Amino acid sequence: MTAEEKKFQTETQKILDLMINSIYTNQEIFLRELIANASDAIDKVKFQSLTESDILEGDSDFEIWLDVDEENDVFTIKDNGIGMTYDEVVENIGTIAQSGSQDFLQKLQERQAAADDEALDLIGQFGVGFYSSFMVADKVTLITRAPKEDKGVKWESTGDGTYTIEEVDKPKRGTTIKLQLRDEFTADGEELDITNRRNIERLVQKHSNYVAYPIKMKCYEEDDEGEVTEQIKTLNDMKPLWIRNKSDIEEEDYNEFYKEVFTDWADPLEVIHSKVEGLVKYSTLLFIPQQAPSNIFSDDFDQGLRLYSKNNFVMDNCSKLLPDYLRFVRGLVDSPDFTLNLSRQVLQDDKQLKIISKNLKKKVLKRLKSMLGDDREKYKEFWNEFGQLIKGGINMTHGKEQDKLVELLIFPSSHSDSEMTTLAEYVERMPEDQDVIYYVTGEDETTVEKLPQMELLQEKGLEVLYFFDEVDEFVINNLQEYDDIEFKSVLRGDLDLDDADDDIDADEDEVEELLEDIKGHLDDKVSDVRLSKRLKSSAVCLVSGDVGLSMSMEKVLEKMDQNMGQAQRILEINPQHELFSKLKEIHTTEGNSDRLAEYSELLYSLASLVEGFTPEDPVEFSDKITELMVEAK
Ligand SMILES: Nc1ncnc2c1ncn2[C@@H]1O[C@H](COP(=O)(O)OP(=O)(O)OP(=O)(O)O)[C@@H](O)[C@H]1O
Repeated sequence: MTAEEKKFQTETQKILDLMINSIYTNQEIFLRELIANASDAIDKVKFQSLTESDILEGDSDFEIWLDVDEENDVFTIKDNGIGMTYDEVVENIGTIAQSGSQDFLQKLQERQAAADDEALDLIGQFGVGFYSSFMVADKVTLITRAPKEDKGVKWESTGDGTYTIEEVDKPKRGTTIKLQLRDEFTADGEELDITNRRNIERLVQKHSNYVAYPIKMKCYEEDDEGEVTEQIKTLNDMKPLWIRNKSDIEEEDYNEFYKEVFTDWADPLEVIHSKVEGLVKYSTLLFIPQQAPSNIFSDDFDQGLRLYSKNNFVMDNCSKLLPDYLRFVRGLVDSPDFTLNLSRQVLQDDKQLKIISKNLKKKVLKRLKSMLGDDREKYKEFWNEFGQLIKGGINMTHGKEQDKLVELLIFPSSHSDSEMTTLAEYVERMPEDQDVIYYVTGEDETTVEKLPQMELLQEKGLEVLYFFDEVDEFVINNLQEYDDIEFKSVLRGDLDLDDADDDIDADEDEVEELLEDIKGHLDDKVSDVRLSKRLKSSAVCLVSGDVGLSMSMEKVLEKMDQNMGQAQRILEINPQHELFSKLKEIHTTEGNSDRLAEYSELLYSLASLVEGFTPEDPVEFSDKITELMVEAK
């Protein structure tokens, strides 16, 4: 049979013309496309051999071979997959039936109509399988034989509108594709030198490292004496850990894989590996690192998972798969439903991707929840690194998602020096008559435990959550309540601890007048001056109003250069304290005197100091204290 010349379909020719004449980016993907086809073809023959054992014809070492002929500038890829019959070659290679190519053409036409300069960059997003060979080759020759066929088929084209096809002898099953490389892609050319074996090796590692069959090539190593030895190298890792059964994988395997693929020096804190066979089919291998990268909060952080389609790399940093607050999760998803040429635009509204994304989120949150329940130490490690992101997530979500995140919160509290508590645990410990969740904001344990405002709660043995992280109060503000129980800052408003209302040893009217006069002196600083129900041994304290900004929020916002105004300040005076008796004495004997004015200022400055604010005029403050000390002699 002589070679028959056939014409390409018009659509196919359009693609070929583009490959040959217009596309100048991403040419290297041709190799990924050809390897993926070879790997698919091996999948097919392997699968078919399960029911028809004789189709393997004794050739069952599945391999993909690459080779370069440096002299003649020819690149070859060979597989022992399913091959193609004559009719299949005509059908598969001469026409454009594949969805990827059709989408590509359609998008291309739309963009060309819109005179979009980026029209040609589409190739990077779509690739178009076999045809991408024409980006790097002047002539493509494909020789193939299907199992049990007597003859093989040779297909050849220079991409100029026609191809030839003829029967040939081919003893071995499978497909060989030879690319006569364009000059640009040879050692003398300007572009990537495809005759260079190291370049090939690099491309395989970049795009096809986890293809399940060995990709082999002859390589030549030169030793120090200049002696060259030939060796056959397997270029890919072939360790798609995620498709192996969990029971066959050791912890060490996961650790090594994670460190190598996601370039971390430390083992992962947690590994989540699962296979889903349902409406959507996918395997996923996710890792929670031990340490947050330093740029995790910055824009240049490469967030997102890797996508593979049947072990072929599709895309890196796909951020659509997990919500922003889980940006610390590294890993990959492999689904046969992803096409190799999945573009970021297509991803936007890919239904399957949405289902996968929902599942992954659930999976990660569920794992964190069980870590919290089963291994608190480990969870604390996680929390120290990534707790802030979960808190941020609470501020960004609502409804059920927010409820799930709230269950992940842990705080230090007055209950234990070393253990942190969840909100649920706090609520469980609450005495029956306690109807709010108390919290206090501050620097650290030592500071908050010494706060005057904590005295009464300490005395009553009421548990207080410690908020040392600046965002904590914002999170609680956002939540308002947990399990229908409100949060109550120890540093805000009234504490409403009924029996704290001890008798005040003074005439009510006189006390009221005294407080009014002090308030008059501090008119521009505080909204109220009142007797404290929370102080036990300290003389004064400042608290914020029940609503609006708190003083700690004010500090945070100020640090962020966001001036949202001042928190409302209320000066509380301890009626049991000697200082209060002294104030009363001054007021009774001197009335609203200058001394009372001076004392009022001092009280305010003292209370501010405890809150971590510097007195408005530190020099004047220190002068007055010195004066008082001298008088005390
Ligand atoms: N090495 C091969 N062995 C057997 N069949 C092949 C081989 N390469 C290509 N084919 C056949 O040719 C068809 C067209 O291949 P092509 O790479 O153009 O598109 P595809 O792989 O089907 O789709 P896409 O690349 O868009 O995912 C394949 O579906 C397959 O049937």
